[in-house]
Amino acid sequence: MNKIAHIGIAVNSLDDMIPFYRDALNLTLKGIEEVPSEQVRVAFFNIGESAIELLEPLNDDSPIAKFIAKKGEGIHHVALDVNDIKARLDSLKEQGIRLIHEQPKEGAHESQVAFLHPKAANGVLFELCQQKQEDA
Ligand SMILES: C[C@@H](C(=O)O)C(=O)SCCNC(=O)CCNC(=O)[C@H](O)C(C)(C)COP(=O)(O)OP(=O)(O)OC[C@H]1O[C@@H](n2cnc3c(N)ncnc32)[C@H](O)[C@@H]1OP(=O)(O)O
Ligand SMILES: [Co+2]
Repeated sequence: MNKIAHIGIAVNSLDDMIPFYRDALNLTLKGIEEVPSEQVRVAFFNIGESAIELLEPLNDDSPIAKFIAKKGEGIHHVALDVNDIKARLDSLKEQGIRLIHEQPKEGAHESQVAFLHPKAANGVLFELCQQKQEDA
């Protein structure tokens, strides 16, 4: 694991929350995009080598909609930057760690992502994240 790629924060509305992160915390807004595979719209803010990812649900089936309905808005996941996501997933699988995704899927900025089950880490949802080559 190289660094924290980002901290994911679930919000009801990006438009409502972007001003706090941009203007009050003075973070640089890197971009906004939809990630259809996860049914979310995300906003990324740079912070040092890492980022904060705000996640807004696109519909009621989104994992973020379900999370907010159960727990409310707030910290949703910690994403760890890795060089070889497939090797990492194989290694976790061999160790019997419970995974949500055994194969990577496409995340924001064309990254490859996969999630561990929160039960594997006593209630913390971890994402593995491999940046697209030229972004790394
Ligand atoms: C765009 C991309 C990117 O960065 O590039 C992203 O981040 S996409 C980010 C959004 N995508 C994802 O999160 C994909 C992975 N997530 C999922 O597959 C799901 O959300 C699960 C984590 C499996 C939860 O599924 P679901 O809500 O249907 O099940 P559930 O409510 O029964 O949850 C099972 C147990 O996990 C707990 N649980 C659920 N979400 C949690 C979270 N974020 N952190 C910690 N615990 C969590 C629940 O409280 C419950 O515990 P108890 O049984 O004790 O009550
Ligand atoms: Co994420």
